[in-house]
Amino acid sequence: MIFDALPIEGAYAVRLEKREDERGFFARAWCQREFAAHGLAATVVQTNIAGTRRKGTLRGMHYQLASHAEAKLFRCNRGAIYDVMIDLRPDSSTFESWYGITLNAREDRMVYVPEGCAHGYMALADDTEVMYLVSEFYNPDAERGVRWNDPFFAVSWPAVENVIVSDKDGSWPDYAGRGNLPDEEGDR
Ligand SMILES: Cc1cn([C@H]2C[C@H](O)[C@@H](COP(=O)(O)OP(=O)(O)O[C@H]3O[C@@H](C)C(=O)[C@@H](O)[C@H]3O)O2)c(=O)[nH]c1=O
Repeated sequence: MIFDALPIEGAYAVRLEKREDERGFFARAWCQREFAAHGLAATVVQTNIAGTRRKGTLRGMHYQLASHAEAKLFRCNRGAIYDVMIDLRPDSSTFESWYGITLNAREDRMVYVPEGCAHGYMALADDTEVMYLVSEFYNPDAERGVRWNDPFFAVSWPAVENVIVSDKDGSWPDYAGRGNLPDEEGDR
């Protein structure tokens, strides 16, 4: 695997290192040793798959409270997505900045989202599927969100005719400007 640092502290594009032969290729998609060597979360407790029917569907921006913070490794297995992370770590050099990157099924590129970032993605094609590894268990009580169109961050999403979001994701409150602090537990 090849790790390319992204403009958010601790975030990486992770490229597959393919071993090609007449049958096709082989590549590692995750390796505890290599992730640990790069100082990245080296525990995976869930692997999730999400299928999205319609282009323009946007999931996110999700994070869990600091005590349940998740690192995630995303790969787009079918279709294409625009993947965005927002840094909510007050002690980070890139606090409150966002970064977006396109992932598609043809490219050998995944995205590593570090703990403490809100994360979301928009499907750029119908019938898109993503698969991702997560370092912490899903905990709905600890889940929080930043609205995809929060004016504070003003994420520049790809222009689509129709943005489709769940009721949950359309109603995350305006960003309060404190990041994901350890003492936030219990606030909603
Ligand atoms: C994420 C998750 C959801 N669920 C359930 C809750 C709900 O009934 C259903 C759909 O949940 P959601 O609407 O939150 O699914 P979704 O919007 O796809 O949530 C995901 O969004 C992207 C952007 C991320 O970064 C992920 O970490 C995750 O938060 O699945 C689980 O049981 N386990 C899980 O790990």
